[in-house]
Amino acid sequence: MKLQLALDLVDIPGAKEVVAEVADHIDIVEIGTPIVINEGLHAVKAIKDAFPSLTVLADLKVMDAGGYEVMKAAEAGADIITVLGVSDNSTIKGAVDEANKCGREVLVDLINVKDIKGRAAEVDALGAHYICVHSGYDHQAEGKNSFQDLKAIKSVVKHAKTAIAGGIKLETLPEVIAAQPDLVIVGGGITSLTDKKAAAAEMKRLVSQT
Ligand SMILES: O=C(CO)[C@H](O)[C@H](O)COP(=O)(O)O
Repeated sequence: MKLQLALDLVDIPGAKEVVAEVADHIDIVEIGTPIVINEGLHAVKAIKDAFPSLTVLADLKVMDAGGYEVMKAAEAGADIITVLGVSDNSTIKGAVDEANKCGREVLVDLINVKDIKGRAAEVDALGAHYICVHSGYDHQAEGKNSFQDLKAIKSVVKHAKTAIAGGIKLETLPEVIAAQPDLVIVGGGITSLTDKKAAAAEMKRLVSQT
């Protein structure tokens, strides 16, 4: 099981500072949607250049033109690119095909998908490398999480790696780990703390036990 740090709401210098602090304790660093909106794909390049040994995920939440968007993110140095599960199948297929062509991976984010199980099975058949259940900030504000959704997709996904994101904290991590995703994505559960390094180290210790 791997740990991904989601960097949201920071600029490039802020992102570098946080990654430098926790780099030894994470497997993947996510350039979150807000940074990409603020800084563009330069943020992906800046982090990949500064931390070449880390896997970099660009959280573009692609909704159309999957092949083209994946190509541009890959050129900037992204190893994994996110595409929305609510997209058309042709968008997901285009993204997966382009990723396979250039040795990258696609994470399909099931945020706001209603039929989680059915769509996870379809996306799996389309060749997604990761399938992620995700309670976004707006759902978190309503007290929702994706723990049950993770169990649901685990029962149908046969090929892709599974992932979970949305409001995961050290206190809720054991419940997440019990459902055995391949990837746990944590943003505020690390970045909002004063001692980010200690939080990341403890989370990495827990996810590495499985
Ligand atoms: O993609 C995102 C929001 O759309 C976040 O990166 C993801 O939810 C992880 O952050 P947090 O742990 O703070 O919820």
